[in-house]
Amino acid sequence: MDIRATKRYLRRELLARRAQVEDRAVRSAQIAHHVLALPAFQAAYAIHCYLAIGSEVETAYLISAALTQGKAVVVPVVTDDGRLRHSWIRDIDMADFTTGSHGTLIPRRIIPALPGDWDLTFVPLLGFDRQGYRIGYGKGYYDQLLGAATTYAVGLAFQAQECPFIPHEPHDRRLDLVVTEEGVGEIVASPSLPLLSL
Ligand SMILES: Nc1nc2c(c(=O)[nH]1)N(C=O)[C@@H](CNc1ccc(C(=O)N[C@@H](CCC(=O)O)C(=O)O)cc1)CN2
Ligand SMILES: Nc1ncnc2c1ncn2[C@@H]1O[C@H](COP(=O)(O)OP(=O)(O)OP(=O)(O)O)[C@@H](O)[C@H]1O
Repeated sequence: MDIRATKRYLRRELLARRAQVEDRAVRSAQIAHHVLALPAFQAAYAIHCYLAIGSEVETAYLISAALTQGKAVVVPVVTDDGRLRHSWIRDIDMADFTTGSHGTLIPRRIIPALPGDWDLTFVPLLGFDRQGYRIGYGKGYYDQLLGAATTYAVGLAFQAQECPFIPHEPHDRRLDLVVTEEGVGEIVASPSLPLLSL
């Protein structure tokens, strides 16, 4: 099977697996708790964070805590032309959001932000492996984003989404960390990195 087909298969499996995770709200609160203790979070001046849809790890509490701590917050916005853009938000009052493409929540009033404006990006996942490879909905938006900006990338996932191996292609960007309800997962060096030849 080629990589694309394997990813498609994994995506279906992982979506079903994530939807079956019990107590997602409780687990999301535990994940938020771990994130708030991260030095990278505490040091961040501005964060980029998705607004959860479907069975994703919830982020409302995390975003609200960041705003309360005086951090600036950016959310992704897929516009009608299908491109990924970004908007600053000042608070997280649901009345200020509407439904955008793919069922995502987007601010009613867009205040444009650009990659490079924030130092920490929270990435929604369908699956991840210990090398920091991830799989998302398959539109390539986050690969593009992480490729465009110098940002620390933290994946948010339930532990059930960990896979032994996520196949990857040259455009795939690795995460710096993955936080699950069980804690902060260390990313192990890829065997293809020069580390092993030292
Ligand atoms: N919360 C969130 N916002 C995000 C993303 C994401 O993965 N999650 N994106 C990441 O790229 C971008 C939007 N891209 C997306 C691309 C495809 C689907 C998608 O296939 N959605 C399913 C329904 C998902 C569900 O209900 O669990 C669908 O439309 O069938 C969603 C978002 C930017 N905003
Ligand atoms: N930096 C990029 N530039 C152009 N195309 C890209 C880039 N990154 C990914 N793509 C394209 O996007 C598609 C989806 O990529 P991939 O299978 O890695 O999705 P994914 O990582 O699951 O999705 P996402 O990033 O949306 O969560 C692929 O067809 C790929 O060719």
